[in-house]
Amino acid sequence: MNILIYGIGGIGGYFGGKLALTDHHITFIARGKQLKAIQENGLKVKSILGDFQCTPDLVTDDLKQVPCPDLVIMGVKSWQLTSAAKQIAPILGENSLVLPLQNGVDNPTKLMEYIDQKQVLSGFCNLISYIESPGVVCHFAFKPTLTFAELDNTNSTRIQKIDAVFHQADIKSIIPKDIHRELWKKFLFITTISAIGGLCRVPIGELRESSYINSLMRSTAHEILSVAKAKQVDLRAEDIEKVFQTISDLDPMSTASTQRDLMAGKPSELETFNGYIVKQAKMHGICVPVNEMLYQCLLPMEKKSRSEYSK
Ligand SMILES: NC(=O)C1=CN([C@@H]2O[C@H](COP(=O)(O)OP(=O)(O)OC[C@H]3O[C@@H](n4cnc5c(N)ncnc54)[C@H](OP(=O)(O)O)[C@@H]3O)[C@@H](O)[C@H]2O)C=CC1
Ligand SMILES: CC(C)(CO)C(=O)C(=O)O
Repeated sequence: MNILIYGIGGIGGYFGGKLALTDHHITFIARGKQLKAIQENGLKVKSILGDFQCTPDLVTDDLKQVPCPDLVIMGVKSWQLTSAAKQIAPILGENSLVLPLQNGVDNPTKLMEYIDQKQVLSGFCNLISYIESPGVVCHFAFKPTLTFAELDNTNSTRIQKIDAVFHQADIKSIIPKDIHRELWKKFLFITTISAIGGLCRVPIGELRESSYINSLMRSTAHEILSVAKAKQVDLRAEDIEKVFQTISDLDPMSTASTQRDLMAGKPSELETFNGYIVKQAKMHGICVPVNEMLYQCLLPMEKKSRSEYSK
């Protein structure tokens, strides 16, 4: 298979790196210092499961050099996805498939602005990884898993073929019965902790010690559930209990990636998380005061980091 990994950061670097160890033809789209370092020395992945070094078949920022891909894995942030979709659309063939792995529930919709719905899959991943330095990606927590499916959940031949490739690359993959439910379960977790963590600027241990903050997190989660219900997504009250069990089991020093971006003054996924809930709630005539408060309080800082990023 010709596989293109678009964006070689925390997740693109880990999963792209594993794929580059197989016999499949692997292309990395990277830019800046990351591109230069990988072109010169390959990619090093430091992982709690064992470090490895890989050299993809092609590393470039020029899509004109890239062979028509059978599969594109999107490794950019959710707010970079629409522009990435526009870039790759011209090189896709009729049978090319595009798999987004971003957190959030509207990533396939963003892709469909430029890519035919029939070519878009849905997915997400679990691991904690980041760019340690140019050419070096560090996976430091969770056993990496990649959950993916067709948008209509059929276990198609093309899904099975991709799954076989993931197995060859020693990537633990899951094809769920209902991808939308699984995506929303992760979204419920990440959206419940990220903005509140970014606003309070302390790790989960200190957030969960405060009964006031705990109850704010509970309200955030219940509002997300009400939006999911209005959208007829199968998210349940018991999923909230599981989220709070996970929160209480987390290492006290844990922070989510969006919280870390907010705290570092970098552009974050605020818009994809609480921003999405606020907008969907408005469309469905639902009140989400806690999500609205988190979103509006963090928005000025988000706008500032965006304007600095685009300079
Ligand atoms: N990291 C993690 O542990 C996890 C992340 N996720 C989700 O995965 C998604 C990606 O996160 P993460 O891997 O941390 O993000 P990173 O910022 O580490 O990686 C994204 C990479 O894509 C690059 N990129 C963006 N646009 C382009 C472009 N046009 N051309 C070439 N390269 C480009 C970025 O470069 P540049 O820096 O120059 O913009 C960056 O290197 C997010 O939705 C996140 O929520 C989910 C689970 C875990
Ligand atoms: C919570 C976690 C680490 C799970 O993969 C994640 O998705 C993130 O920090 O963005």
